Amino acid sequence: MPIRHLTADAVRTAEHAAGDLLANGTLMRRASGGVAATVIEELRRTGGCYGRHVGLVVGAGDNGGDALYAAAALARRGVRCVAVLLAPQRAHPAGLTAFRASGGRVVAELPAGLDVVLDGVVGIGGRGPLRPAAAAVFAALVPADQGGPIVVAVDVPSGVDADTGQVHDPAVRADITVTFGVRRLAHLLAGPQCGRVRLVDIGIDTSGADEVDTLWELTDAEVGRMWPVPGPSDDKYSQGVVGVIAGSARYPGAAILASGAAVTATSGMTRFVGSAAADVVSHHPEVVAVARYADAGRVQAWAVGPGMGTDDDALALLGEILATDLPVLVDADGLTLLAAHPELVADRAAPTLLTPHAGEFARLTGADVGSDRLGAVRGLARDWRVTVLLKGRITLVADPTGTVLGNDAGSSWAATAGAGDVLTGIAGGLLAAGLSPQLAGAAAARVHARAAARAARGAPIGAADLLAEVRDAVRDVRAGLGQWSR
Ligand SMILES: NC(=O)C1=CN([C@@H]2O[C@H](COP(=O)(O)OP(=O)(O)OC[C@H]3O[C@@H](n4cnc5c(N)ncnc54)[C@H](OP(=O)(O)O)[C@@H]3O)[C@@H](O)[C@H]2O)[C@@H](O)CC1
Ligand SMILES: [K+]
Repeated sequence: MPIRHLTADAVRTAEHAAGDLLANGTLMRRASGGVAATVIEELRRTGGCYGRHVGLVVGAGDNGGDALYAAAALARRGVRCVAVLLAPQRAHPAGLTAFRASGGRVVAELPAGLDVVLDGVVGIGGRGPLRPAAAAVFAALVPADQGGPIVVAVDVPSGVDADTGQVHDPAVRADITVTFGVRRLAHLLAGPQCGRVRLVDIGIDTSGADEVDTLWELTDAEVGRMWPVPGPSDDKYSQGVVGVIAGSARYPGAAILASGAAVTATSGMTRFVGSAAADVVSHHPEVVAVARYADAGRVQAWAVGPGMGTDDDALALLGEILATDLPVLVDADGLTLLAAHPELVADRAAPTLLTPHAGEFARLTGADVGSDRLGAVRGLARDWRVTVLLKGRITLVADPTGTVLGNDAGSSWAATAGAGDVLTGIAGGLLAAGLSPQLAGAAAARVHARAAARAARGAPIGAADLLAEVRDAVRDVRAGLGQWSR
């Protein structure tokens, strides 16, 4: 089952459905116990608990209550805790009593030399950026990688919107985020701000949440299982033939990268159509490349657009491709054409995958993506009745029904010219092998990101380096699977 992320509303619904467990404070006890366990683990890893120092930044709601109870539990292990109360009159009363009873002290500002700082400013009830008092406390901290305390966010880093993942300025940047019952949307949408996310089971049931409140993330094992590999009786046709239309004789790079990626990601057959046919074959001799669409031969899916140009010939070719009943991926120049001619996909019944970056997205919709990327990608997929893959550090793939798969690349090494062409080739190959546009897009994004990280190993890369690592990235996600598994 993919990893589920939910809106704050859906989390609250699940908490309320827990009835007595919520009313009698059991959920909060479990949550704060999970925070304490995470801090203990961290302190043990760096020398033990006894005599170590933890600072709390405590807001007006239950998020601060979690931090205060967690500190009381830490005190029982010999950890010394101090707390800055941002709203002293409104700090969680029972939590504050427990904190004081355990020997915790309330202070005006955090002292130097802390090992861990707990961010209990706001959780899913927070709105907007850190307010000035909280902002001043966090601004004064030395970052963990410069010898300062490890910042552990309770539930979400304060100043990060739990639903949109918008990182307000200022916001807490956490090294670790501890959350409860189910991940929040922000844990994927604002992954880099959350650090390592630790999920604590508090005994709530979130399985009934609506799709509109949900963001999914495939596991590596799921991507590995769905990756098409030849079965015992497959031949080159039965595995799916992908057709690539990209680049030009003048600019052959996109053609070479996209068709090379299609060859590398799947094993059936790759066809190519375009004026860069000779360049493609000289780099990838296994591609069956022709100059004219009429000579292309049969394919099971098309991947169209990178570097194909935006002139009348390109428009006519795109129109022909989209008039077929085959799955089609449209990227780059193809998207620029589509922005001016949305009618080309209006009546499509066959699977259609658009793969815009933020600029192309704005061209398609007439509006910037904005701070709610999830809402934006869902809206385009619904309005155009196509699957949309919105590129970025966090890739989002929405289908027309509102289901969204997200992928955190884990780094931004893939932000390099030509990397999008490689993604087009990988996803096109997966479409031809029969994956749905959404799974093809999400699985391609996962392998693409892994390939970028493998290629980089700490130094900048070009798209050809990324392409060279795609095969090993596929091996990574398939590691441990049976020989013929699909
Ligand atoms: N329910 C449960 O069983 C469980 C709940 N759990 C925990 O409860 C958390 C939710 O608690 P919550 O609902 O009390 O809201 P919470 O996030 O603490 O903040 C609300 C307060 O913050 C304020 N405020 C708003 N924005 C602000 C800002 N930018 N900067 C500063 N302040 C700001 C706003 O007050 P205002 O000043 O606006 O009047 C309001 O009073 C959840 O994330 C989890 O940690 C767990 O224990 C599991 C069990
Ligand atoms: K927090």
